[in-house]
Amino acid sequence: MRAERGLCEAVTDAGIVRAEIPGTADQGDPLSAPCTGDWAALRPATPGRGPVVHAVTARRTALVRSTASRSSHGHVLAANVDTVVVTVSLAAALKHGRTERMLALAWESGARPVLVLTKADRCADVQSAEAELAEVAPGTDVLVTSAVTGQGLDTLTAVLDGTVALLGPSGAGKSTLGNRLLGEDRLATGAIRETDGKGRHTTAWRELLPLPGGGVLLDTPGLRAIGLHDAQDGLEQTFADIERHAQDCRFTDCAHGREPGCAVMAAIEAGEIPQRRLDSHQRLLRENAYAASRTDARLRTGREAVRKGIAQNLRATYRFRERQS
Ligand SMILES: Nc1nc2c(ncn2[C@@H]2O[C@H](COP(=O)(O)OP(=O)(O)OP(=O)(O)O)[C@@H](O)[C@H]2O)c(=O)[nH]1
Ligand SMILES: [Zn+2]
Repeated sequence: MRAERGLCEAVTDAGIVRAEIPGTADQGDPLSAPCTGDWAALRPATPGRGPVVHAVTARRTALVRSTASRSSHGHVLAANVDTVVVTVSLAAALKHGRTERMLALAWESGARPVLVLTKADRCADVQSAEAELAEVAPGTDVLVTSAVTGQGLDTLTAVLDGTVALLGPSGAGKSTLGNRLLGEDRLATGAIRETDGKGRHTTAWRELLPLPGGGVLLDTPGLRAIGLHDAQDGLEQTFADIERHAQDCRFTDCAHGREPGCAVMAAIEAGEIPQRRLDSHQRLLRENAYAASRTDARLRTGREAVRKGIAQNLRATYRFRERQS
């Protein structure tokens, strides 16, 4: 459920237990340290020592954030998320670049993003906003919702699958939406935070909350505003429309500027792709290249280590299970 400083909370058949994360569990690589959403094998408590994390199984998906410090690798914020709800408020000016960044992050994780437009009750022209955002998110489901009128909430519940995470700027309505999905007020919303001024860390909150229709809502601090980290594939998916045209450029390394035979510029001139979107794509590619350059070699070897570590962990897990049976 959550992990910090050598300890984690884990859901087991016997209920929630606190388990020790031994120093060896992350093999010196923060990418493989257990985090919210991981499945782990625990060694049962012995007299004088509580349960210990023995192995963490391979992750189906991982939301990774680049850390601010130069020496660090990426940091896994959440594992095994199936659906990422990317929230965009219809009550504020639309910032497409930010939305595209979140979509790239979600795609990169291996989870399926759903673009959820919130606060439809506060928007005069929902239809054109929806059309605009459909262009920003080709290949992604776009849903219009309102926590006030209840619009779109049934549809959203129906499309959510497995472990669900909420991503979006502050004030977009993530907590409000989360509470509607949970059917009770478990997440502190803007209104509440303003009155008690303490924030949600004061209550013993859980980072994995069961959803009434099945699945869980994953709500972990720090997940809400994260930067791109080595999200090459995620960007390709997010800008699939540009990438499709780019295959027809005369030069394979076309920068889509003044090159002759640039199919992307042709598509922009024909009004098929907005110039804003190409600018945003290039800005995010630069941001991603910067994040990748800071960590490059170490991250890649780290990733290899994660893969190897996971394979080793799995073999160890199987041996462990055999011994138990
Ligand atoms: N009119 C209207 N207001 C909403 C809706 N959803 C949320 N709000 C309001 O928007 C404000 C922010 O909502 P939150 O749910 O706290 O937003 P958040 O995304 O969780 O914000 P952070 O926790 O700061 O990231 C609150 O005052 C909510 O009451 C909606 O559908 N319609
Ligand atoms: Zn080109």
